[in-house]
Amino acid sequence: MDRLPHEKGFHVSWDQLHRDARALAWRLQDARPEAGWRAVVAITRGGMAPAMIVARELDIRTVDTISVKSYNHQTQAEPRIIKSPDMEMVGDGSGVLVVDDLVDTGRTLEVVKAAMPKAHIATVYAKPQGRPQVDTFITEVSQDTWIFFPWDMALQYVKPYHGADD
Ligand SMILES: O=P(O)(O)OC[C@H]1O[C@H](OP(=O)(O)OP(=O)(O)O)[C@H](O)[C@@H]1O
Ligand SMILES: O=c1[nH]c(=O)c2nc[nH]c2[nH]1
Ligand SMILES: [Mg+2]
Repeated sequence: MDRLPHEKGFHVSWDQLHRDARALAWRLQDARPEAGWRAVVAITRGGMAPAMIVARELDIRTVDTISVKSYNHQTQAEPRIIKSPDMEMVGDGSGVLVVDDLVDTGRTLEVVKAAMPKAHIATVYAKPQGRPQVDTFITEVSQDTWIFFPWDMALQYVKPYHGADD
């Protein structure tokens, strides 16, 4: 599928991210296997903040990371694993929760799922193209939306409306 230009922006504050990651945790509690979740694997870097919140809510103490790099700013390149989790612990992924901030095209998750085929994949946000790769998510945004996370933003002055044309 051709990539759409990102015409819209969806700006997420820390507070909103915290609420949405908590909502994800509550949904994942209902989806847990009988023996509970064994571990959380965060997809770095964006998955680390949501993974910490999910692990805290669900009292999961085993937390590992997989590092997949696919974007330079808004330009996508071939995703590649830069760092794997402890595969002896993860196994085929059964009982393991993989957490990322979002799925866009789904190419990052394709790589992750190849490494851990039985893992449960959870993202906070999802775009339609990548949605089939995800087992649990909270909020869907359109494909032409770029999601801006709090770690990529800063508070700044905005001109008052009445002076906008001055
Ligand atoms: O579904 P996809 O089209 O593959 O895109 C989604 C991935 O892209 C971003 O990560 P990025 O590679 O930019 O790295 P980062 O998390 O370190 O910012 C985002 O955090 C997801 O991991
Ligand atoms: O910060 C981000 N926002 C996005 O919408 C996105 N899609 C892929 N990678 C992304 N990173
Ligand atoms: Mg990422």
